[in-house]
Amino acid sequence: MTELHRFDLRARLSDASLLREAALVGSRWIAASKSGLAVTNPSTGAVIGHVPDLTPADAEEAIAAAALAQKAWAARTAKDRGQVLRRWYDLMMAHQDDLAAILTAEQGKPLPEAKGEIAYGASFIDWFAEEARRAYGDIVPGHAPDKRILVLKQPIGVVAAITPWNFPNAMITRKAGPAFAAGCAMVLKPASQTPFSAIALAVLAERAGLPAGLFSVLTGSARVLGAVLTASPVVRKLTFTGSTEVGAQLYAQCAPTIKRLGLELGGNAPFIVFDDADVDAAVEGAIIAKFRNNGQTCVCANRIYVQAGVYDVFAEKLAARLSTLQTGDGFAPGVTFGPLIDGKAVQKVAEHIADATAKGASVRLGGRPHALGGTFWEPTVLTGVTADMAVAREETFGPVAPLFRFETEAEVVAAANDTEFGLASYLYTRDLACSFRVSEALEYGMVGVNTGLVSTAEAPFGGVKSSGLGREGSRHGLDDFLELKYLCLGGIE
Ligand SMILES: NC(=O)C1=CN([C@@H]2O[C@H](COP(=O)(O)OP(=O)(O)OC[C@H]3O[C@@H](n4cnc5c(N)ncnc54)[C@H](OP(=O)(O)O)[C@@H]3O)[C@@H](O)[C@H]2O)C=CC1
Ligand SMILES: O=C(O)[C@H](O)CS(=O)(=O)O
Repeated sequence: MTELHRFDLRARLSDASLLREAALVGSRWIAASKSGLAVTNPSTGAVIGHVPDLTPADAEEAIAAAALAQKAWAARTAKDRGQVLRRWYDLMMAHQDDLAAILTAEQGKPLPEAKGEIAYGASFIDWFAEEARRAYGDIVPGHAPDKRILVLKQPIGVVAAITPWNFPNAMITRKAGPAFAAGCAMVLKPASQTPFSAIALAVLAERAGLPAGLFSVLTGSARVLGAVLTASPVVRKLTFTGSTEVGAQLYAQCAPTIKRLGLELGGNAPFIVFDDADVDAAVEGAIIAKFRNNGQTCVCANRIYVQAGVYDVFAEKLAARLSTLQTGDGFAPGVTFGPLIDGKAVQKVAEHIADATAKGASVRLGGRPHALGGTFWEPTVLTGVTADMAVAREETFGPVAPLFRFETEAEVVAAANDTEFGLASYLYTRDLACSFRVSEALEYGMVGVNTGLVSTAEAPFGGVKSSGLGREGSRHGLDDFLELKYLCLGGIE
C-alpha cells in the first residue's frame, strides 16, 4: 500500500509508549525498519504505523525463550501467578481509553464498543487470576491395599496462539489468561491488520511483572511464522481463533507433533423468533446478535428465522430501529456501526446481497455501499430469504440481516441445524417448554434464550462440528492448558 497519509494515533493517547512499532521476541523488542509492514486505519486507509517482518529464526528464538521462562513460571505458586495477572488486569483497566483508541484505529469499531472490548478482554485476566488457584487434582481410593492414586494437574508448557483481527484485544486475553494462570508460556502471532493491540498488551504485561520471555508477540508473515510454531516439538499446544479454513490447515500442520489444539472457528448462527416472542425484545436482541462489531463476529446471527405470525411486524420494527443508528468513523461521536475491515469484506457483503436478490429476496433496508464509500456499508435487512441463497450457507461477516420465514418448530430446528457449523445460536420465545425443547435440539456449543449476547468470561465459549474444538473462559477454560499426571504409589502397607 502506498503511504497515502498517516493517522496520528499517538496524539490521541495519554500514554504514547503503549503504541510501540516493534515486536517482542523473548525479552528483545525488535523495532520496525523502514521496510516494515504497514498497519492501516480501515476507516480511511491512513497508515497508523509499522511492525517488523520477523523471520523463522526470530520465531525459533521466541519459542526457546518461552521454554526457558516457562519452567520458572510454573514453579511459582498459583497465588503468585494470580497476583501478576491481577496487576496486568489493573493496568489494562487503568489504560482502557488508550487501549480502546489503539483498537479503534486499527480495527475500526466505534470507540465506545472498543472500550467495551477492553473491559471484556480484561475480564478474562480477572477471571483467570482467581482460577489459577483452583487447578485441583484428585486423590482416588487405591485399587489394591498397598496402592494410593494421586492425580496432578500440570501446565502443558509452551503454547502458540494465533488470533484474528475482529477482537484484537479479547481474543488474546481469552487465551493468555488461562495459559499464564496454568503456568504456561505463550508465543502469539496476532492478525497482521491489528498488531498494535497485542503489542500494547505485551507492554503492560512487562509492567505487571510477567517474566521476560514468557510472552512473545510476533509480527510478519502468518504462513512463515505459523509454519515454525506448528512444526516445533517444543510447542505443546496451538490455540487458534479464526476461519475454519485456516483452522483446518493448522490442525493438519500440528499433527506430526501431536499438539493439544484449541480451535475457535467460523460460525453460521441461527436467530429464531417464535410467534409468542416479545417482538420488541427480539428486535433489540437481533441488533446485538447481528450487528455487534458491524456483523464481524463469529457468533453473529447469520440467519434470522421468524415465524409466520410475526414475520412482517418483526421486519418492520427491525428496519425502523436500524434506521435510527449511525454508520461512520469509529472515532466520530454517536456512531454505532464502523467500517468493515477491508475491501475483501465489502466485496463478500455485496456478493451475498446480489446472490440473494438474484434468487428472489427483497431489500427491506440498505442493500448498498454507504454514502461514505470505501469500507462503509448501509445496515441491510433482506426479506424473502431462502435456503438456496449463499447467506444461508456462508458466514457473511458483515451488516446484513437475512430474514427467513418459517411455520413450525420442527421445520425451523431442522433448518437451523442444516449447516457444517455449530458455534452460537439464539431463540426468542416466552414458552418455557419450547425454550428447553429447542435449546436441547440445536446442534451448537452455545444457545442464547431471549438474549442476543452470550459471551462472558464466566461461561464456556466454543462450538461443535466445523466451529472448533475446546472451550475458552469459565472453569473449563483452565483445563485446556493443563495436563493430568497420574501417580501410582505402591508399597504402602
Ligand atoms: N470462533 C471464534 O471465536 C472466531 C472465529 N472467527 C472466524 O475467522 C474468520 C474471520 O477472521 P480472519 O482473521 O479473517 O480469519 P483468518 O483465519 O484468515 O485469520 C485468523 C488468523 O490466522 C492467521 N493466518 C491466516 N492464514 C494462516 C496460515 N496459513 N498460517 C498461520 N496463520 C494464518 C491470520 O494471520 P494474518 O492476519 O497475517 O492473515 C490471523 O492471525 C471468520 O470465519 C470468523 O468466523 C473470527 C473470530 C473469532
Ligand atoms: O471473535 C469473535 O467473534 C468473538 O469470539 C466474539 S465474542 O467473544 O466477543 O462474542
